Amino acid sequence: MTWVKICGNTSLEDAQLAVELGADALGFVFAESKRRVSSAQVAAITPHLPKHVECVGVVYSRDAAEIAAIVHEAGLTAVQLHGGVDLPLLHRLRERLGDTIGIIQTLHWVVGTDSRERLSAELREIGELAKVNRVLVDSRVGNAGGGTGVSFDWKAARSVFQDAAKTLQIIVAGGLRPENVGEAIRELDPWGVDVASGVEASPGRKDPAKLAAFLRIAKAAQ
Ligand SMILES: O=C(O)c1ccccc1NCC(=O)[C@H](O)[C@H](O)COP(=O)(O)O
Repeated sequence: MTWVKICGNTSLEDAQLAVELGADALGFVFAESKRRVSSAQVAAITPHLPKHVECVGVVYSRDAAEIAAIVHEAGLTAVQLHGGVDLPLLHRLRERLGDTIGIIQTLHWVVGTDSRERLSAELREIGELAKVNRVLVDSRVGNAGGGTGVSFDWKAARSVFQDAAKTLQIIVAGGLRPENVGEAIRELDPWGVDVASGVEASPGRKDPAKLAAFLRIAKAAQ
């Protein structure tokens, strides 16, 4: 069954609803965003969530000490790195966080371009390094690399996802909504899917009906 992360949470109410509806992971954005939260805000949410739910902090920082502090203060179980591939940072983070905290590396498909060659090379590099076992492929639109609400060319990306899936757990993100998540899963056969704006009523607040539909469809799709 496809792993589902609901990202951009800012309240306990939304986080608990996503969990009740079957989310495997919740994302909290510490990077510059309309959905940005502080460690203190997230620390007021994570203790109330069941232990099986992953709490993922989306960070832009390249400072391992700063990232580790966010993980501990906010009570996170994983970090999602959004600031580009930085191999020394991955080594330093593994040393600081140990094996119990997950590391998800974000890579990008630049919307409107053919990103196959670059993305394949980045996925090979990450796979060989073996410090990260999960990679999230998101849309880049201009300077925005997250929360864009724009999907990328899944047909063009299909072979890249197939090759990478031999060594990595690949998560697809970018412009997913209840209306298209089934198609994304059928097209790319990803290990997981991730959504922020596609299940929102307004930036940072979830729409219960969209959330329920997204989780139902993503969990049923093959
Ligand atoms: O969601 C944001 O606002 C955001 C801003 C800056 C960096 C990352 C961000 N989100 C990270 C995620 O994992 C989102 O779920 C992902 O980008 C998908 O967003 P959307 O296209 O809105 O579903």
